[in-house]
Amino acid sequence: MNITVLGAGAWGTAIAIHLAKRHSVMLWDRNKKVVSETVQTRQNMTGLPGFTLPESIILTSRFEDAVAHGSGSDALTIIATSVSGLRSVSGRLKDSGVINLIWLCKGFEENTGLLPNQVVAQTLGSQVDMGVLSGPSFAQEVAAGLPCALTVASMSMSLRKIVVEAANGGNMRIYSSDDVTGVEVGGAVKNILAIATGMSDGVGFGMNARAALITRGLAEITRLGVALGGRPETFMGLTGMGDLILTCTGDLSRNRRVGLEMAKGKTLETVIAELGHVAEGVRCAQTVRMLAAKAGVEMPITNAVVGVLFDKVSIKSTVSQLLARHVRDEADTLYLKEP
Ligand SMILES: NC(=O)c1ccc[n+]([C@@H]2O[C@H](COP(=O)([O-])OP(=O)(O)OC[C@H]3O[C@@H](n4cnc5c(N)ncnc54)[C@H](O)[C@@H]3O)[C@@H](O)[C@H]2O)c1
Ligand SMILES: O=P(O)(O)OC[C@H](O)CO
Repeated sequence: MNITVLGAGAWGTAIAIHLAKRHSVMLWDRNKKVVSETVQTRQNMTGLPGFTLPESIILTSRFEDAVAHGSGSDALTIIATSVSGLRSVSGRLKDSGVINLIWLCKGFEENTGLLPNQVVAQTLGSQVDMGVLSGPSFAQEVAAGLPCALTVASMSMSLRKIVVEAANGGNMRIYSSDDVTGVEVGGAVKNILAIATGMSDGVGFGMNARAALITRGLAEITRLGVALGGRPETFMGLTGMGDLILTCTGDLSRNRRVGLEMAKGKTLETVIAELGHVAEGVRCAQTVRMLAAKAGVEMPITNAVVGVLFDKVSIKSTVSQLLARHVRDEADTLYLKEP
């Protein structure tokens, strides 16, 4: 199969390495220097240093070439940019001949508060078969060929089949879902909880606190996701609980690292500057707080993260406030709006 990956960041490069084992892969990036360095060294020193790209991966900064490669009913195009690049990159695919399109980004669009599928619906309408590939997946582990399980979500059964055929195999297992909203909300909000867990671990609150944050974080994700139209069971799966556990506990997570570094007393600006990659949880935390308020869903951990990130609230005082909240029956808080 011809597959085009648009965006040679960490994840785009890793998925290209996986797919190139069985398919003809073209990897595009807007940054000509990244492309030419990667062509020369066969390593993406900016996006994913330390991993050799197979010779078969064709690198390009010519968008038209990449689109041509991923066009047609038997080809696949994958957008691997951050959420912030999704609108412009998908917009460039209008009337392009791309028929099968998925994206990998996890977050809500800043300013609009839209999920990725809503952004692509605005740019492309019903022109393409579209969906999202998500789940617990650190780029470095996928590039190293370690075992991994993901979920493709799409309303199109034929696209789900194409993505499974393309990506399932070797050490990667692909499940399918038609709950696009549920899958996208899980992938977006877990990033905020990973920041919370990084903060908690960073100040030394210990493993009991970490487990509580993950569990209560899953309740927050599920409440918001159900309010936005996702199905409760989706949040128990790979793109909900699975990705939440990975990102909250794995030190490869950039979102977790934001929390860990802020716990050392660094400012958010310093941490972001040092990161060198996108931390989607920082970008969408305020949006999620706003969406939750609008939907009448209580998200105390998310609100606490926003306070620490943007309002200079201290980590220790925000945890005291979380613990001092009124007590209630646990079962009442899992999927339903809290009173
Ligand atoms: N890194 C991972 O392990 C991983 C795993 C799963 C999902 N994701 C998600 O995938 C997305 C990308 O993550 P990443 O780790 O590759 O990020 P990254 O910071 O390494 O790379 C981001 C990429 O997006 C491109 N980009 C940004 N804005 C653009 C625009 N307007 N036009 C064209 N290109 C643009 C950049 O050039 C770069 O290639 C994020 O939403 C992330 O949450 C990452
Ligand atoms: O490094 P993070 O925190 O962006 O997380 C990467 C992936 O989303 C993990 O599945």
